Amino acid sequence: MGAHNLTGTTLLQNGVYSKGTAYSEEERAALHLKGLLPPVPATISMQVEAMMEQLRAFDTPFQKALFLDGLRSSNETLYFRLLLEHIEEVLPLVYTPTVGEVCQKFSHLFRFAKGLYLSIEDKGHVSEILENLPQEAVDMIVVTDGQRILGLGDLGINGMGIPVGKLALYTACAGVDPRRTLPVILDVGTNTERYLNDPLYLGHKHPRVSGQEYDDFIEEFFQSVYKKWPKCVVQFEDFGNNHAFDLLARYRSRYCCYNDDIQGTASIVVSGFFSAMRAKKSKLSNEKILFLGAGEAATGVAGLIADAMVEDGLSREDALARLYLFDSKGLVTTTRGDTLAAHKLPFAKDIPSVKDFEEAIRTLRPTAIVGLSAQSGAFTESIVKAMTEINERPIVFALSNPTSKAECTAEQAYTWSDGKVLFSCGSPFDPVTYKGKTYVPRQGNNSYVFPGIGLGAILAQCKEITQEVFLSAAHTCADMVTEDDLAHGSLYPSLTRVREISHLVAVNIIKLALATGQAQIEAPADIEKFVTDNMYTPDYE
Ligand SMILES: O=C([O-])CC(=O)C(=O)O
Ligand SMILES: [Mg+2]
Repeated sequence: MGAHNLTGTTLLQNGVYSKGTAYSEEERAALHLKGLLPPVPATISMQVEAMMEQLRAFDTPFQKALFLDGLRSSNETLYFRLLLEHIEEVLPLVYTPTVGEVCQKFSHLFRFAKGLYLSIEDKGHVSEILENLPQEAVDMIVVTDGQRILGLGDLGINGMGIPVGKLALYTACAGVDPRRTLPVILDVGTNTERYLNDPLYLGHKHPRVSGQEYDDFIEEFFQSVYKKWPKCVVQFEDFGNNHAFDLLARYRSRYCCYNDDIQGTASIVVSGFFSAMRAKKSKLSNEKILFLGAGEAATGVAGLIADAMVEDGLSREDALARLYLFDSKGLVTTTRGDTLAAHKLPFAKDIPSVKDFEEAIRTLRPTAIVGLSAQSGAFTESIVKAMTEINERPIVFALSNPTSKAECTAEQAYTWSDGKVLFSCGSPFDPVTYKGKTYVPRQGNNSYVFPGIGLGAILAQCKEITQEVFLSAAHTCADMVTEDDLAHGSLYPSLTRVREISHLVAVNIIKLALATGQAQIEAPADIEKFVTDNMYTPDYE
């Protein structure tokens, strides 16, 4: 990639190739750029410095996100350079939590076309539409139908911000070539009144289509995509519970695909548990975990924890017995008299149900509570205190997203537990100083793992992405947590190391894929170098 024969204004207006003010005298002469730019050529470092100055002049994260969107459209290389060099500051602007607000207002702020919009009205024409895309080759697709965007619910086509944001992370965190990525929104309608009544909403205004028509549309999407790009990797993102599990089951062994909300989130939360075990000097098989929430994330995490407990020596039955779900109707049991969705069944217990979460804590005496419920403030002071009475080091993960949906804040968790909690969160929180000690809560966010998983799967040309891949990534990430991180209460490594983490996640996945016969490549002589050589870095060519 990179070859182009653009010159003059056409080149400067092409955000994929433009270097903006960074063209040298010689390049300006050769490319007919003389007179079209301020006279003194800038370096990319000067450009980053200037753009960071502008970025910091905006008051709100939302304004900053809009500025970054414009920057990306004018100079993609610079955008990724800035993202990479200032990852802790910029990631929350292009991804969670700010991406939530960007999605909610997406139709009102749309300026720069990016990615693929497919409507159910286009059924029968998907292959033709793919021909309109500028990408010749695509390695990585993130697709959503916008039904369950973060913890915000059905945003219809406004959910497009999520595939765009996730793919920016594939590039920034793992070096997946941005020109070979494709964000996709499937417009099957929306059930959100606000958008159906919004004159500026840019999706089709009808209720969500489901059933056979929906399934046929998804099938056509997969067949068209894999006919054009047989080796690409597809990530499902933010589908509703009513489709996510079925789609994963239907496609996971046919194509190289996975669901980030079920499997990516599971991987990073299990990684946090591995670190918590180091901090507690205990074993996962001793934990008893109560989940608030029973959707994709909660049951995905519970399933992978069961796998990790089995790895730790427990039988599957004993592992499942230690994992409890609590949904909108209370503790998930076989005695409630309702019909449980298939994904909840393995965790349903044959005991009386309890309707109150705190009562469930007092009855079950869990060692850990994991919030994946999108219920802001659900972990109250009395709940955190109850966990602290029962446990010397209570584990409290408040993972709902964005920040407005968090079950509790970092400050609340440290204060209410008198500094004893082992905490992680779904959106970033600032360090907390409590009784003279500073705690650095880190985000149990799938961005530590999914970029490297995607990169590994692309490079190994995996036939499918197996469950072991997610356990492997969980171990890789946990192994990078230092004693110093643990001493500050961090269960994850610093985000500034995310390129290194993604690199190692990818290396280990390629090794696993080669060992299990999932890889469709010859074993590279030096896998670490193979991965390094295939990571995109934002430099001008
Ligand atoms: O995007 C994130 O930060 C995590 C995620 O997948 C979700 O909340 O759906
Ligand atoms: Mg998601």
